[in-house]
Amino acid sequence: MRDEIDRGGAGEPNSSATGNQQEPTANLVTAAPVAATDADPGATDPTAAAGSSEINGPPPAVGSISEAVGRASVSNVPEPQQPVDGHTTPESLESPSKPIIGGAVEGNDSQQPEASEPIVTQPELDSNGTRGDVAQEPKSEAATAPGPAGTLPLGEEKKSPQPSKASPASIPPGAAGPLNPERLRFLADEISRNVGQVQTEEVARLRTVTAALELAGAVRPPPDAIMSWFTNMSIVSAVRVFQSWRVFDTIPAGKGESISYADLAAKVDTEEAFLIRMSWMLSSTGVLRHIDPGRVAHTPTSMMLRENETMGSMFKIMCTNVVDVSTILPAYFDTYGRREPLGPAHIPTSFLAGRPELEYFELLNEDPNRIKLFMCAMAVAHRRVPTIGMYDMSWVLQRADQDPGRLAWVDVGGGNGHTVKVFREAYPGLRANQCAIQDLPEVLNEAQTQAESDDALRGVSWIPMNFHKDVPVKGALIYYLRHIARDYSDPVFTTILRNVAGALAPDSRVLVSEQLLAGTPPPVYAAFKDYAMLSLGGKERTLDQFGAVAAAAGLRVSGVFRDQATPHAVVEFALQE
Ligand SMILES: C[S@@+](CC[C@H](N)C(=O)[O-])C[C@H]1O[C@@H](n2cnc3c(N)ncnc32)[C@H](O)[C@@H]1O
Repeated sequence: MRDEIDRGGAGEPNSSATGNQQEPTANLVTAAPVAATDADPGATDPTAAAGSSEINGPPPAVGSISEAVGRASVSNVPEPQQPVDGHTTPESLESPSKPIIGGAVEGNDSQQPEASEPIVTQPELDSNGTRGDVAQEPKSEAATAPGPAGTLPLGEEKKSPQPSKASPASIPPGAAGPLNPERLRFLADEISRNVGQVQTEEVARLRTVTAALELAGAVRPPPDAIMSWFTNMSIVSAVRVFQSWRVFDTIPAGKGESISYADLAAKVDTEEAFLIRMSWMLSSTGVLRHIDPGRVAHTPTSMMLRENETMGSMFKIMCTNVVDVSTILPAYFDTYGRREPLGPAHIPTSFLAGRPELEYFELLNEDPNRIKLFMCAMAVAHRRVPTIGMYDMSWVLQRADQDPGRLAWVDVGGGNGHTVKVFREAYPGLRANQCAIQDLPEVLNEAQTQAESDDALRGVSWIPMNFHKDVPVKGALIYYLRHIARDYSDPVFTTILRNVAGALAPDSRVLVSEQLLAGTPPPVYAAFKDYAMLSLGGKERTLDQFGAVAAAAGLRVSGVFRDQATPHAVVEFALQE
């Protein structure tokens, strides 16, 4: 379970609620902990499980790696619909099988007592300059007494479970200070402690990856480190070529199958010797498997790069948004100034496309293939990060049950409904006719077609909207925004939140599900995601930054619910009092 109400528990500096997690040496625990990275692109992607099987064999004896590194010398380390009123169905999507039941509830707050909430305090800086916690335990009477109408007070969520003994919260940050042999030994011990459980415990796997990445970065001499960046670029480059030549689709995918380079070259219309040379970049790095003499086979990684595979789609999106954008970023900043893109238009991706006047999603929607690719990639992104388990749904389910005519769950920017599906499957009490998925009309047209055969989505409402202009369903219990905030700059996200705020009943809550940054350098994958969002004019945020945007939109942070294994969290917002 990942449930956690952030009330000074694990993951926060100077916390006493670290449970039975293993603590690093005393001088290190005082540093602000760094949550583990979901550094492996397949972190929660079940299709990635095969890849992890490469890590096998018995775990090394504790201390064995640290003894080795202890002897190593450390070098310098360097247009929307009208508001949906009552049971009105937007005409464009009207269908008997897709009812809109958006129960407008303005004025019904007399029947819906205001919930008690976790108290949000001003964050304080600890001695490391790191923010302390923000949400305190609700007063015990509020936490134990049901609300006057028999509802659970907001904040009576489950207590944080004890973190796993391998909770990443106890990894202190390496980036906070210069590396030293003690740090290297600590990282090596982390690997030794966790490597035996990488195939069975997600947190152990994350901790191993986090420590191994930092360790590798630390022991690599700077010239090697610099050149290694280009190694990764060359893998990307070779994969792009092989994708365009359909090499991954031509290598047989059956168990134990392989193909000779000669046959493969003939099928993809190139010369055998050149194909062999091109493939070295991928077989040397474990993407393809070379078989002596003269044959090649898939690995779990290369299988994912085939046409129409979700990870292959994600790869293509990243090639545009990260690799191609990197080539024009200097020119972009020369044109727009050395500052954060404000968007929603005039962002690096639209600048790259020669259509700077367009927003990212306008750019996507111009090309049906691109929007399909994006939706496919979203399916990967959605599996790679935690969705359920952070926010306790009990009060939502209870109130939804008490008021079956009211929408309980509005997924704002919900795409093809994959997140609603996850919630409905995890919480069968969340009825389909109390859920709505709102998105751009073009996206919903595609999404509804895809969802027709999906039992979990049958009966949900599909409501076209433009969140930059309006949020058409009023008074639902929850407005859920997952991976929306990070697509936008502060001014743009403030407008979106203000539009959501305009739809709230007094007891409604907004849930923003995103990665939460701290004030210190995050794990590398978290930093990468923030950097990658730059190309869309978006950003990842700290809790303070979320608080500031919320305040400008007429909202306040009413709770923070962190995932224990990754930097992800659900930040809950309520109307300002
Ligand atoms: C990054 S995706 C997130 C999808 C989903 N919430 C998730 O977590 O997987 C952003 C979503 O916002 C939608 N979107 C973009 N611009 C929008 C707008 N102006 N109004 C409504 N939805 C929009 C996109 O179509 C897309 O489905």
